[in-house]
Amino acid sequence: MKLNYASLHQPENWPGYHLPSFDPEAVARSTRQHPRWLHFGAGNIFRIFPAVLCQRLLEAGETDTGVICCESYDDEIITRCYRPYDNLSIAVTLCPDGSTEKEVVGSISESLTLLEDSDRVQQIFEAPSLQMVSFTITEKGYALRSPDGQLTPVVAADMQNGPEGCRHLMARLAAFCLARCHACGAPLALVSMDNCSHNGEKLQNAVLEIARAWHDNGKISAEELAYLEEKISFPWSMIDKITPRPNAEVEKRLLADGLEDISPFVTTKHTYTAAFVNAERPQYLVVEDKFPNGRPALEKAGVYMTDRETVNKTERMKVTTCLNPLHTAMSVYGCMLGYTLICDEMKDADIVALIKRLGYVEGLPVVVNPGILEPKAFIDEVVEQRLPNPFMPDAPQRIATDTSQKVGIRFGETIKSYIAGGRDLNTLVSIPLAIAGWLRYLLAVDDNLAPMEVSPDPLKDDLQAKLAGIEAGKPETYQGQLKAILCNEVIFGTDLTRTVLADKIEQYFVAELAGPGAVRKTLHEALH
Ligand SMILES: NC(=O)c1ccc[n+]([C@@H]2O[C@H](COP(=O)([O-])OP(=O)(O)OC[C@H]3O[C@@H](n4cnc5c(N)ncnc54)[C@H](O)[C@@H]3O)[C@@H](O)[C@H]2O)c1
Ligand SMILES: O=P(O)(O)OC[C@@H](O)[C@@H](O)[C@H](O)[C@H](O)CO
Repeated sequence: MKLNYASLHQPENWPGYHLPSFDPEAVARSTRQHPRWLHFGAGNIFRIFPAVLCQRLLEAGETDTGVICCESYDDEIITRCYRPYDNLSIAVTLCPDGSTEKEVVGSISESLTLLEDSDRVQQIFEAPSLQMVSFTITEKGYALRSPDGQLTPVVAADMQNGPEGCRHLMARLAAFCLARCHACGAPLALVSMDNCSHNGEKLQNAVLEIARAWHDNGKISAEELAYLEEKISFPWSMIDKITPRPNAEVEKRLLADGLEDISPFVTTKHTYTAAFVNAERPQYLVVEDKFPNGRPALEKAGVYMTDRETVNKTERMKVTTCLNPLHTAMSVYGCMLGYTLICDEMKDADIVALIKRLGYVEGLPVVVNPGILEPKAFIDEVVEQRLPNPFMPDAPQRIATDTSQKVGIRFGETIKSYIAGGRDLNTLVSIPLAIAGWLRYLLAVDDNLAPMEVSPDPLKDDLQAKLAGIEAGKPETYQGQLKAILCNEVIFGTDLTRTVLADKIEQYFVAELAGPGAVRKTLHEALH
């Protein structure tokens, strides 16, 4: 059985699957005429969360249009994973009791690549019906600068040359919005759904920094800049649903159902993808209700539509304290200790002690209760139900991807709160352990001193060059190399060498170099 429009005409082929209650082809036709929702970043979370929200709205009769998705980075996702399947996906929910819920997602009405379909993307931006453009493009998708604080060459050239022929996604967005300004002048919401602190502001700053440079360089008029500043909104959001890479065991179940050609693969740009997506059931999406051209009735699909302050508090709660810091800490240690599954790590007393201290003891005191979700209950659900779910094939290696882009948010915000609140940084143990563990992890040698693959990270080469000379198993090779990294405010949000944390991180790091088993020993002794 193939996953495509034709096979949906035979529902008897799909026992046990929830099929769209609408006609995806008809929805695709009406979406082409009246696009309302465009999404950048065709990765896994999009297909099992925002796209499913759209499916819910279609099924409830709350909308008659689907979501159009566009890849600006990894076209192979579109050419190999969307188009051969008529843009349909299978969303598999992995429940803690071992049961699965399977759904064919038919709400993705069109799949585009920015490279090949730029004219179509512009046409969508020009449509007065367009209400929102959302993003799951990873934290690095928004970066205009390299870690030394300098604009990247592509961004510098885009700023110099103006909208015509610009290349960075943030510049392309500014240019598409300007095309909208000229075509219809209607406002629009650009909604980041990435795990960045203040994600809306991050997107806004990136787009407007480019637009202001264009204005300063005489490339756009004051009126054009004013349109971008005043008519484009950048709602903030908090998104939460642990979405592992497509898993071979899940594939086997789908193959047993008779599905064909659904094997997961890794693209040349290192995206782990398949015709299906697997994830846990819990999900939270909290969005600032700032949509100047109207919006889909997302609240009818369970989205919390609220004010910026509430989003900010929930985002701080999840990304800087109650979930993502735990994830990053346990992933770098998990990789070094030989784990390939997060649920297995939850049986390791040292790792559990690390993350519980991180969440409950070090993070919770600086979290403000957002009101709509209770922080202690949120961590309880994470450590008691979500992370230990034995049927979730989530891997520390996935979470360790791009850690350099995340440490400033996942640990740096709490460090800043401690400094701002006059709290004693000496009381922190799990945060310096997590940072020391990440730097030790970058040596690409596990706790048995065997070679270990380090997950992709845009700063990997740069950071490893700074660590040159350090050998795991030989603490004497440490000659202060960490200082050049710990002082980097772009990475950590603070110059850690100006705090007591730098010494503590160095001590843990050197202890973890002592020999085979030194990572485990350091972790255990620091936490018990
Ligand atoms: N997977 C999760 O559990 C989860 C949960 C909540 C939020 N998120 C957010 O969603 C993001 C994507 O997660 P995913 O599961 O879809 O990952 P994925 O690996 O399946 O997809 C990553 C997506 O980001 C795009 N991308 C990568 N680098 C880019 C760049 N430099 N510029 C533009 N686009 C780029 C890829 O092309 C792809 O569309 C995460 O980084 C996170 O911020 C993920
Ligand atoms: O998606 P990233 O790369 O920002 O972070 C990896 C994980 O921590 C993250 O994907 C979580 O699974 C997610 O934030 C849960 O909602």
